[in-house]
Amino acid sequence: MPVTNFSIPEKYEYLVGFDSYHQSEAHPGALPLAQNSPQKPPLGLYAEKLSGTAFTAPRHENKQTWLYRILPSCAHPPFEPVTAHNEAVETQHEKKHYIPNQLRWDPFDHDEHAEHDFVDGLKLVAGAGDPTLKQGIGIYVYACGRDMNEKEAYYSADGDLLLVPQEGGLDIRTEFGRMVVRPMEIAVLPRGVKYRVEIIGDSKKARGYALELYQGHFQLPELGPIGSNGLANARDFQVPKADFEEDYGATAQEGKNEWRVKVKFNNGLYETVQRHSPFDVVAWHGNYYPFKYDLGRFNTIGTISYDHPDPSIFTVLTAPSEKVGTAVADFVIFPPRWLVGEDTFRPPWYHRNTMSEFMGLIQGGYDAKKGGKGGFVPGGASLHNVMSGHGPDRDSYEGAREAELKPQKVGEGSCAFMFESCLMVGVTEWGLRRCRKVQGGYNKHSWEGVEVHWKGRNSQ
Ligand SMILES: O=C(O)Cc1cc(O)ccc1O
Ligand SMILES: [Fe+2]
Repeated sequence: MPVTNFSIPEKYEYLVGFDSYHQSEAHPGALPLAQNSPQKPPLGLYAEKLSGTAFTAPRHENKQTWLYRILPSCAHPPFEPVTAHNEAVETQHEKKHYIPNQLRWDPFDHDEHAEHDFVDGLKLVAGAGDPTLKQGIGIYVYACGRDMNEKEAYYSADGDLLLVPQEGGLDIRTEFGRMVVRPMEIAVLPRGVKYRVEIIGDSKKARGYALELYQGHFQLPELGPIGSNGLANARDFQVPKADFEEDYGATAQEGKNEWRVKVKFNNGLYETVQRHSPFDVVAWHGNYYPFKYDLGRFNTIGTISYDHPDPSIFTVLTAPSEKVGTAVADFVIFPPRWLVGEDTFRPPWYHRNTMSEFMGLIQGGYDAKKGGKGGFVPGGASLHNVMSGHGPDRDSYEGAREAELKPQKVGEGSCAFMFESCLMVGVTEWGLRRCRKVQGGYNKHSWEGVEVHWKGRNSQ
């Protein structure tokens, strides 16, 4: 069994299950019995519905939650645009570069001077589509060095955020309750859910990756002939329990209750200052909620005979497009695993893919790529866009070609991941230039030296 974060004591308790109908009450009697919107909801609370799909979405896709809260979300003055310079917003509006070249990035900088909180620390590296059409994705890295202000909350109207911490744990207070998300864990913060992020530990340094999904929601992949268990199992997903604070003023003038709520709306940032805490949900029930998952719980499946299977076998979560079997975003991991394939080239094969592949490394190394300076290292990334050829670098190829094929554990202490998309992604100006992490000579170092093993027509 791999070492999981679950062996480390956690601050919070969770509900468990993926796509389950859940309910949670932080105060007894806060949930109405057998109805959603009584004339007077229990305990003087307001009932508020949060829809994650159209009211009329088919039953198996329908997502909504009823929140029972001290004041409704709409009790706020109008949102105003945030005018201060903000990298998170700036990167959204940069021209995107569509290039066939393979790209690799050195580890992205930490927020050394503690200038950014989680929201300000997000930078769009690459993306496709448009949140106004509810189509496409945004691929981010983040680096933050300070907590969000005590009385601040954020939500995105643009999509669901899949969070992949790489260094530094995050303590996330959501409207639904609290959750801790550490490296080797992931979280999903659905569209519209308000949250506030604190960095765990004294070093106050956190870095990671994120994917914003402008369309649909993540689901577990089909298991087909694998059967009814395997890959990410539903019971290992954890959902916050209701948790609320009482912080509200009777009038807008009561300055001591100044809560700033920020929203990303069509990739612009807006804010309002309201008289009550957005974290005032006393109880909730529904199937639209934030959740987390420990990647150490992944039940990895692979060949026990020959040949290297498609990496789709490592899919944790998938967000389908309208085309069956074709994802707008797959979240795929490469965890420690046994390789036993006989007469098999065991690392990834050379390939060109109609899907785009953005990869990151949470920890350790990756079996097809050199680590070390100028290689594929934790906190860095690579992008192999639509039909850009890639595969093992020369040394990895030669090593694997000659390797003795005894059972071998690869990736001990490692975890790479991939955001794979059917969309061609464009790289932002920040991603290509301003971050100054793009490695020169990625092709040269990886593939220029690949050897000719063909001995010539006449010697075969
Ligand atoms: O390119 C990569 O490194 C990711 C990848 C891994 C694998 O095992 C097979 C195909 C693939 O794209
Ligand atoms: Fe690939």
